[in-house]
Amino acid sequence: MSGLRLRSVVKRFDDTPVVNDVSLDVKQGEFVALLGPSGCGKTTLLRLVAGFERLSEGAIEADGELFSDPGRHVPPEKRNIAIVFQSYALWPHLNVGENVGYPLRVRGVSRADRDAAVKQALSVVGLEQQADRRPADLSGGQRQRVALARCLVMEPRIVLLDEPLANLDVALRASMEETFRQFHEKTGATMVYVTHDQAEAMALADRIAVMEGGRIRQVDAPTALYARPATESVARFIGDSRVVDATILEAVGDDRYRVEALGAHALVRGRPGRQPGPARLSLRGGDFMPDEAGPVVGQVRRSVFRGGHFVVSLDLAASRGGAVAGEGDAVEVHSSVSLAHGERMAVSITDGWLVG
Ligand SMILES: Nc1ncnc2c1ncn2[C@@H]1O[C@H](COP(=O)(O)OP(=O)(O)OP(=O)(O)O)[C@@H](O)[C@H]1O
Repeated sequence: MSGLRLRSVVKRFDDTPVVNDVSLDVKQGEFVALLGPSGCGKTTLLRLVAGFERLSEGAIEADGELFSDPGRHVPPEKRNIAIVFQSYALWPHLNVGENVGYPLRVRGVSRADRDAAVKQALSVVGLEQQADRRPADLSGGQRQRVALARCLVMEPRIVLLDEPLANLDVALRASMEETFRQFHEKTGATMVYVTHDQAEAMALADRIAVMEGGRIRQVDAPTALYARPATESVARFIGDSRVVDATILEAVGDDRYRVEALGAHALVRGRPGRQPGPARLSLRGGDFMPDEAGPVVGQVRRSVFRGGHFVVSLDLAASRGGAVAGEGDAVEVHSSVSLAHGERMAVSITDGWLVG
């Protein structure tokens, strides 16, 4: 198959598996984000694909060519893979044009061809005017663009990006996201993008692979991942869900169920075929509606303005006996008005997703 294929990849350091039985197919031209908390093995997985690490078990193929298995290891320079790091890795003594042309110089490409390729790459990232400047004279975002342009001239079949926006401020990150999107459109390269920032992954990726403890827990399009997290941990990680105990009372359609949760009855979503009985329910702020006659009553801890709405942290301990897991006995509710600490608030549950 063309694209990238990981089959049951395991990487151990001192007998400890850091990447554990990871299988993933990335289609030719697809943009996949590896998303997960610090230490979950994302960077190690990327380094295995690049060829900087040897794998312990499994296999990695690209466009049908075997890159790695326990008996074979194609060196990084033979993989035609480009890597963009958060640290940019530019040569300080070379100007922008020379930095971008460097990989071509190493390959022995003629001066004229190099100049043409560099010009083209710089225009893609909007840096035509900066060709003669040194990296030290550029902003962080501009340096990252230089690194992208350098990657572009190599016409790689696969581009790996390791937290490329981690060093940039919020405003710059948004504009760089757009640059990455254009880069992807123009090159059609297969891209694997490592990040711990779910908003970034959601904005950019065709599909997101959520990693935890060295394993991939779920691979899905951003909207599907958000709407239907496969496990409690994915639910907590994506969109900051609260996961609470619930009882499925009955199915009321293929994927809708009447449940009891937080002492109230509600209609929620779940995978088809679930049977009545105990379950776990993932709830986000938007799944609650302020409702004076609502069955769930709590005490306001605080309300924070989030632009367009307030997020109210509602303590339910007073009204019932501690069924909220994890982050204390509170749920986050969206409200159009601010509420004071200690105020009473009633809500109803308008949606939710049955996990596990
Ligand atoms: N060369 C190594 N030798 C031993 N342990 C390593 C080595 N490289 C990584 N690890 C360990 O593997 C685990 C995963 O590291 P990795 O850098 O892949 O995680 P990550 O998800 O990319 O995290 P971060 O976002 O913090 O970089 C960590 O516990 C790390 O300490």
